[in-house]
Amino acid sequence: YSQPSTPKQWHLGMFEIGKPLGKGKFGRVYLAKERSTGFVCGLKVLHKSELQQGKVEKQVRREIEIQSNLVHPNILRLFGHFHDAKRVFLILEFAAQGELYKHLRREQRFPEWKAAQYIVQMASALKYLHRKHVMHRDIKPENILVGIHGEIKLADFGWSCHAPNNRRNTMCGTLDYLPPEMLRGGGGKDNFYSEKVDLWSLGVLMYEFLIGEAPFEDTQPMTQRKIVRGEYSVPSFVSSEARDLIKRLLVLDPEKRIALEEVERHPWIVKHCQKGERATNRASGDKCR
Ligand SMILES: CC(C)n1nc(-c2ccc(NC(=O)/C=C/C(=O)c3ccc(F)c(C(F)(F)F)c3)cc2)c2c(N)ncnc21
Repeated sequence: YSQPSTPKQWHLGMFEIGKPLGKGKFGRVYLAKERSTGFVCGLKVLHKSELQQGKVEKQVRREIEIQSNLVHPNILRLFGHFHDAKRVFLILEFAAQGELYKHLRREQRFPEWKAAQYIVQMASALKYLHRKHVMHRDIKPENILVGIHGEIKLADFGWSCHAPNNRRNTMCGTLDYLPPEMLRGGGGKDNFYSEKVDLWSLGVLMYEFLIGEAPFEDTQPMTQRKIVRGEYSVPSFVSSEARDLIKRLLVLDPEKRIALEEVERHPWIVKHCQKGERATNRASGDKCR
């Protein structure tokens, strides 16, 4: 189906509501079909009363403003929004293969060629975000969905921390993915950090894809101490190229972290993600975008 044209005014009657896909902190998301085009999407329902209690109305408006302008194959689209007396509705891209988190738990850990595909797609999405001066700040498997073709769809649930089903034991906001600079300086809003925070989290994500658990996973105080000291170990089954890229991402000094352009050229990525004709006629699935 063609993507929905953006009519001036969306309203609920334009959608046939399907099964609930799940629920977040601020409401539920349903499978939906836009009647005039048959276009399948996700429809997120936010209750204004909850947003008012959470004092996040203006944050939602800003979030919607930012997300509506993001168009990238590895960033989940927000096509539009509308509201009625009690609710705000977000018209979202439907990620047909659901949560990456569930795939990772089911497979325990990803083979290196699959992890490399996901990392190069994340690097592409982050390069796009950073060019628009948007920092994600909450890169973790729970915030990543998978599209119909198995491609990564980076979404932003920062605040919605899903109901505690097979998620990490800490309820909202596990420390595992926080970079040292966000843990230092009392964690106040004032300590400055740059988009390099997303590179640290990319390193944590890569580690978790390959090993099946986060590098600093421990009790909260121990995790915090391991992060600020950059203390982690890589099991011997991980290739030396993968180990090298993890090491260049998990650097305590934000300024010394490898740049996204260099991630895309790193030997581990190049080995598994050849661009151009070789990728098309290669037997195994290890081709990359
Ligand atoms: C359950 C399953 C796994 N699931 N879930 C999705 C899904 C994807 C994206 C979203 N995005 C948002 O909810 C964005 C919300 C905001 O931007 C926002 C809302 C309130 C605030 F206070 C704020 C605040 F930042 F202002 F606080 C922001 C929600 C669900 C999904 C999907 N699209 N396809 C397939 N399956 C899917």
